[in-house]
Amino acid sequence: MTGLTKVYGAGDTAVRALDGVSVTFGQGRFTAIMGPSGSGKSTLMHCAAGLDTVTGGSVLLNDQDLTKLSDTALTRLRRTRIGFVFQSFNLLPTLTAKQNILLPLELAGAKPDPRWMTTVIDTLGLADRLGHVPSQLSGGQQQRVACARAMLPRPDVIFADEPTGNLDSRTGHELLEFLRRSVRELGQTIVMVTHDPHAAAYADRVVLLADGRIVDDIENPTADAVLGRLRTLGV
Ligand SMILES: Nc1ncnc2c1ncn2[C@@H]1O[C@H](COP(=O)(O)OP(=O)(O)OP(=O)(O)O)[C@@H](O)[C@H]1O
Repeated sequence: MTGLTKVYGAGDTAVRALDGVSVTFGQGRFTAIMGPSGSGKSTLMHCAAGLDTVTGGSVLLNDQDLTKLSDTALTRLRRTRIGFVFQSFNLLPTLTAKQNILLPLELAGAKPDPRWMTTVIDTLGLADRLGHVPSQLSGGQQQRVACARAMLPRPDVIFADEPTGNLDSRTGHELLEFLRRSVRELGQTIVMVTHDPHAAAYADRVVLLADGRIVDDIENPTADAVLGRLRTLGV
């Protein structure tokens, strides 16, 4: 992202949610985005994933500028090249886990690579849950289905907005372990928003936002280092 700005509203009520953010998320890396409430984390993820329009700046996915694409081209690109995992899972309730996982590829008119599908399902520990609908799955299992759905098309990047926000701490740490494995073992690129310094410590890098700007960038973060830095921002 280069010089990314996002202004909501206009005139006296305008809110500058992103104020010239330039950042690169490396391939095959796990990056956490942290910062105080209202600092622009979700806005950054949504603009980066092409879920929201930008006011200024550019978002390059490899060489393609998402801000220059038509709605149709963006929708097509999002189905296969960008994965998104939401705090609230966002699974379709009447579809089985397997049908949910296959949905983005089906919408794109593509077939899954069977070997990759087995790898993703095994990495996320879902093999014996594929025939269940979401209401028959625990929160942690539902979120793993959401991760498998995001990973199956082999997207260039997965964005996860507080993926452990609705999980108890043990299930949350299990999910983070799966995410880390998918980066280390499968080469997935993940960018995750979190409020939890322990969750951020699973990442390779933490980018800190405040008032719509990047204020710090921590490599190989520990929970203590992140917590210390957040305290200086008054969190
Ligand atoms: N649709 C919108 N319309 C107007 N203002 C918005 C909108 N979405 C976000 N904002 C404002 O933009 C700023 C950044 O919001 P954003 O949701 O990106 O922050 P955040 O860091 O993700 O916050 P939180 O940690 O509380 O989820 C805030 O001041 C927020 O009120």
